[in-house]
Amino acid sequence: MVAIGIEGMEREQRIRKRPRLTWDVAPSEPQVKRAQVVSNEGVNRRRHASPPRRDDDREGHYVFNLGENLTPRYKILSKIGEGTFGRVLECWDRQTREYVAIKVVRSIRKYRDAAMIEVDVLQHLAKNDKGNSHCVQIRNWFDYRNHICIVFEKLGPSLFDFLKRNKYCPFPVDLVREFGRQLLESVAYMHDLHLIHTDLKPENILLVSSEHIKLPGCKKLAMVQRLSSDETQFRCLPKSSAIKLIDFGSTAFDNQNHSSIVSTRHYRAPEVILGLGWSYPCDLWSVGCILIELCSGGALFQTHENLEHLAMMERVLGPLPEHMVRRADRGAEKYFRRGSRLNWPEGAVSRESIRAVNKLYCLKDLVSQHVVSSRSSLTDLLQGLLKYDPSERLTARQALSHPFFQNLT
Ligand SMILES: Nc1ncnc2c1ncn2[C@@H]1O[C@H](COP(=O)(O)OP(=O)(O)OP(=O)(O)O)[C@@H](O)[C@H]1O
Repeated sequence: MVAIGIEGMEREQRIRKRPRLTWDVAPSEPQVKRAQVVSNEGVNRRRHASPPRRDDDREGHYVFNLGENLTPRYKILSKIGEGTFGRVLECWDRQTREYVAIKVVRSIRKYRDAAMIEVDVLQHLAKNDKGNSHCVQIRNWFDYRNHICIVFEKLGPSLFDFLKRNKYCPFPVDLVREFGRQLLESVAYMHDLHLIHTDLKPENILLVSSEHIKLPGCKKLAMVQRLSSDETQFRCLPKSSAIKLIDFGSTAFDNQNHSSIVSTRHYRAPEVILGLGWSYPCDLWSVGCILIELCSGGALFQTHENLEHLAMMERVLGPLPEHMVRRADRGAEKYFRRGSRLNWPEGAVSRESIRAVNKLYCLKDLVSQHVVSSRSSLTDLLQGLLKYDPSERLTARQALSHPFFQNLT
């Protein structure tokens, strides 16, 4: 979830109008089971009771202990994630007898509002899903002690968790191809439904299963750590390549007013930085950045600042088109001199910044450093995804038909 995009009246009305889900209403008990239910009632009520009400912490997070119940239906087993929005807890669902991931949102108005929009999007995605959307499934939602709780199917680690665990050793290109295809399918599915994710990044792509195998060796890692051949490094690979997209907290409906800044920095498209307005193509730019990261192990544009970010883009992809620079908004004008030339390196804030930009290679060389087979088709795909002009960028469906994805079984 990044900055909350849609604000004001429109959102309030959408939230208030939302009907409660039928699955959120306590199911009626079948008559025949009534006697037995009554006799076990006292024991179950005590065992499944919610803990006494406690204050939230200073940030509005729900305070809990492991092993407690979050409503009588869900037992809290562990904490699996934390973000600005709240916490994600692994829970046991006593009703469906499955493990679930519950996002317990902070009890602060703006996060509650954003969570309700996420619920809206998740329900819209679920309604149209024929089983192959590669988007996480919502199981339920409810409002508990002023915390919106969204119940999801439980998934495995994110692609970022996996890279990190492997000390940023890249994935093999055949696995990147599998991830890329599924990611593009999920994006195409969302775009068909007039939804723009706006926060695609490896942290928001989860493996469906946590199962993995351990393999010896990652050449890159051994080189970086200057290991001798008998100090073999192990790396993990997922047993299954199945992935799903999560975090629809920043997703925008195409026909809504858009906030000007979207996406996590490293995956942010040039039209967003230049203030030109954005739409579906901003997701495809992010996909391009993600694919390079999965093949190389590190984020392509490791920066926290606009001018440096644009300089990095020019280093990898060549000069920004004049027609985009000319239309840059007031905030972005200052990054350019004499009309269209980037104020670089003159405008750099430090020598380190200039060095960081100079360390980057052009796209073709960057891919060649990390990929052997499919090198040229991957470069060509990335050139299509990382087109500066959003109107020239590949769409998700066009990208899926690219030759890079054709040698799949
Ligand atoms: N269905 C799920 N199964 C397993 N883990 C999950 C699931 N959903 C979320 N998580 C974990 O919880 C973390 C946070 O979830 P999510 O990205 O939806 O929240 P967020 O508001 O975007 O957080 P952030 O502030 O980091 O962007 C994820 O990175 C992931 O590790």
